[in-house]
Amino acid sequence: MTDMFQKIKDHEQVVFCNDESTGLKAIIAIHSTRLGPALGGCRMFPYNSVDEALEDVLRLSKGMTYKCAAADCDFGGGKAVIIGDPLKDKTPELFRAFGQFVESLNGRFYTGTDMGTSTEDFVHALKETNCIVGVDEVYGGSGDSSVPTAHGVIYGLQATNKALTGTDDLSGKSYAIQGLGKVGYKVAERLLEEGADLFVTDISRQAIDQLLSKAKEIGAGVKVLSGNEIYEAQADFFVPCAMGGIINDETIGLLKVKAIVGSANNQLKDMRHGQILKDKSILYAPDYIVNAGGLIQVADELYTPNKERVLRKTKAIYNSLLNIYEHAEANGITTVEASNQFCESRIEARTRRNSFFSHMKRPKWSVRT
Ligand SMILES: NC(=O)c1ccc[n+]([C@@H]2O[C@H](COP(=O)([O-])OP(=O)(O)OC[C@H]3O[C@@H](n4cnc5c(N)ncnc54)[C@H](O)[C@@H]3O)[C@@H](O)[C@H]2O)c1
Repeated sequence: MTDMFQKIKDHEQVVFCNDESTGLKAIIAIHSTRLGPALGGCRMFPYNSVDEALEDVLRLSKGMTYKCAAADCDFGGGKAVIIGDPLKDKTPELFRAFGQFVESLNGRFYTGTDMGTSTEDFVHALKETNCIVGVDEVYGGSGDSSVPTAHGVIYGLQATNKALTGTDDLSGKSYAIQGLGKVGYKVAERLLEEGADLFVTDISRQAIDQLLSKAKEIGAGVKVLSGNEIYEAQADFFVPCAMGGIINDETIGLLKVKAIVGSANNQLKDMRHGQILKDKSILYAPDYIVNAGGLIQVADELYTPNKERVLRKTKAIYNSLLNIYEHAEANGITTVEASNQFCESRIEARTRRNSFFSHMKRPKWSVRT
């Protein structure tokens, strides 16, 4: 039999949630509450096995610990996965049952949407627990998180420009954007307004057409590329805003850019690709630093939503990145190693200040009275 404790040795708590009446099968993984209660989205996916789901939730929840630490949020890392087909298996009752399991953790875990789940799903969960973030404004949430995420990408591009050229001016440079969805479109629009040259690709013709008509409106130039052509674009920056794993053995040799800065999660297929980028003198902005705007918004929501405050906090991405570039350069390490080290030392330093339950919605002692 698999030694389960060996498998989850990095994690504080893993909860298997089973509700026969609704068919809910979910796993909640709390990687760390050293900085505060665990925060992380809930993914719904038709995993082939429980092992596959467990692997995913363990990996994702650990990533959230680093992301929260980097974004200076007083939260730890967690994540949930629901085993099921988002197109067939969703019911309001299933999300209410999920909400009850979240509630049973008594404030140790906050969650919301991720791949395969929508804000509407969490309106059902919200009836069972307050530990839900990121629902629409009409339900008291902070709404679309892609706005601060796109701002974060722009700050990331400015910081990287600064590191490469001494100025954070985005104009007069070229950017190859993969994905013109909620985040990518906003980034493209801002870059066009700044006077940048764009190469773009998207599998959706509608997304491309929308950007082309925007470009026409302001008289800017956009070159549309198909599929893999985006990796070979003669641009200054590659801006991945679609799927993860796109920096891999097949694509890395094609890149001609000076830097990579984008919102996509888990851009590097493997840690060693960070070293290959360094060897090729391509500056890589660690994804979880650049795309933290959405996390900053949902974490901030618990103080009551305020868009302006979120944008101010998101601005910190600029300095965080410059510090990481400096630390990587000074120590001859990759930017991913530098960023991981930065997060680990922040967790170490903060752990001595935050008590284990300091951010729980109900302090432990009140349960006993
Ligand atoms: N939305 C947020 O707040 C947020 C926060 C953090 C990270 N991210 C990450 O940023 C990325 C984009 O998020 P989003 O919210 O804009 O998603 P989205 O679904 O709105 O947009 C993704 C876009 O990529 C396109 N696309 C999909 N496959 C493609 C391919 N093979 N080639 C080219 N284009 C492709 C889609 O057609 C779509 O237009 C995702 O990786 C997401 O996980 C988003």
